[in-house]
Amino acid sequence: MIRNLLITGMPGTGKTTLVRRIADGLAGYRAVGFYTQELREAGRRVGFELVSLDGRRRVLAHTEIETPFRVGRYGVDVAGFEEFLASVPFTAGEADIIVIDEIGKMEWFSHRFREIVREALDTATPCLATIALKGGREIEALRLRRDVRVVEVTRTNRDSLPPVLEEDLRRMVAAPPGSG
Ligand SMILES: Nc1ncnc2c1ncn2[C@@H]1O[C@H](COP(=O)(O)OP(=O)(O)OP(=O)(O)O)[C@@H](O)[C@H]1O
Repeated sequence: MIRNLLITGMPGTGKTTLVRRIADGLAGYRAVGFYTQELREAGRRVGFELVSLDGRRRVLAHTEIETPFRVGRYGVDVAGFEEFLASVPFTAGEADIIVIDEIGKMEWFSHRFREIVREALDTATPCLATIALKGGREIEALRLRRDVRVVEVTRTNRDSLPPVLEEDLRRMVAAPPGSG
């Protein structure tokens, strides 16, 4: 049974915005997780920041972070990411929906993150996640799981998707584990 929604799409097509809109639309549900947004200085992108659904922020990657963990121009603070992850109650069993934005190359450096993603997809709690279009073999394998539905966001469909995907998630939350 499909219990997870994976949003994919070209860079900058609106994946994060879509996840935030869906999370806002599902305000009556208990959602745990995080999204990722750009950090800009003087109009130029300098990194990425994690924002938990309860409003805490932490830098994930920055042009000025010196580390062997690099994606493009950005150094990824893997230890900081894992500290941030430890503060998010992914597995406390009290959430209706788990939100993970995003599953991409930067995040995949973290062994703990990989475990969290697999647990989130395995558990009966529906997961709404974004996933990189090109992220390597392991990330691509996640799209082939039988318990996920992959939705590609484009500039054309991005405004019509929120109500449709909200309804899908409502149905997933309502379906008891083991049904279907
Ligand atoms: N539905 C929309 N209507 C108008 N602008 C949008 C919409 N969705 C996203 N945008 C704008 O497009 C830009 C990229 O959006 P967003 O960060 O959500 O994309 P993304 O796919 O998550 O990007 P990335 O690939 O960097 O993770 C932002 O400036 C955002 O405000």
